[in-house]
Amino acid sequence: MKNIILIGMPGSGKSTIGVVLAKKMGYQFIDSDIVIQQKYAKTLEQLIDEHSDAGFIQIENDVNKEIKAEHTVIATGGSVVYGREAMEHFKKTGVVVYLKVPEEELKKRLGSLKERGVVSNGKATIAEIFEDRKALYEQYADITVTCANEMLRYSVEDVYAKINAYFAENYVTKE
Ligand SMILES: Nc1ncnc2c1ncn2[C@@H]1O[C@H](COP(=O)(O)OP(=O)(O)OP(=O)(O)O)[C@@H](O)[C@H]1O
Ligand SMILES: O=C(O)C1=C[C@@H](O)[C@@H](O)[C@H](O)C1
Ligand SMILES: [Mg+2]
Repeated sequence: MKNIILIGMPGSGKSTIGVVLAKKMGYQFIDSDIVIQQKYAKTLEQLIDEHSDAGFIQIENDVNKEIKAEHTVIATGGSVVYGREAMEHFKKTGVVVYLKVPEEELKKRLGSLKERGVVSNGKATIAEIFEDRKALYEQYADITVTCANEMLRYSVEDVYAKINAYFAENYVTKE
């Protein structure tokens, strides 16, 4: 398997954990939110405002499905699971890891949803948004890691250990 793809709610730590994990694994790191921002020369918040939720989901799907990478940890955007083609591409090119964080912890981390720019699909609260996506995160995950409120270092170690166990079980090397 060539890549590790991190999925999960906004604030679950895909970007924060991803970069540290990549260094630990000797992998490259890509944050696909930043790839989108660079391509459109706009912030994610601007893109969501301009294109609405459905338009942003399409943009996110189109950018992610074209990512060509090897030996790379890819931190995706929280809404990437709405893009079927992007997720099929990731399932073919890597191991998908779902960072599962309890709702209460997400609320503490996220603060204002408006300022962060989230695809709400008409939902108002983190709980409702989570409910809307939960089944998709679970459906696409090869590995699920619960990351609660521990220090970042421990979350990275948990994710790393689960990936190694997965590689061992599936007779797949990291090369
Ligand atoms: N154990 C932990 N692991 C990861 N992040 C943590 C942890 N504890 C606290 N945090 C904080 O939670 C936030 C995680 O945000 P981050 O931007 O990494 O999430 P994300 O999943 O990439 O979100 P988005 O989908 O919006 O890109 C950061 O502010 C980080 O400092
Ligand atoms: O979970 C979400 O709805 C989002 C998360 C961010 O990573 C961005 O992809 C965007 O702001 C939408
Ligand atoms: Mg991120």
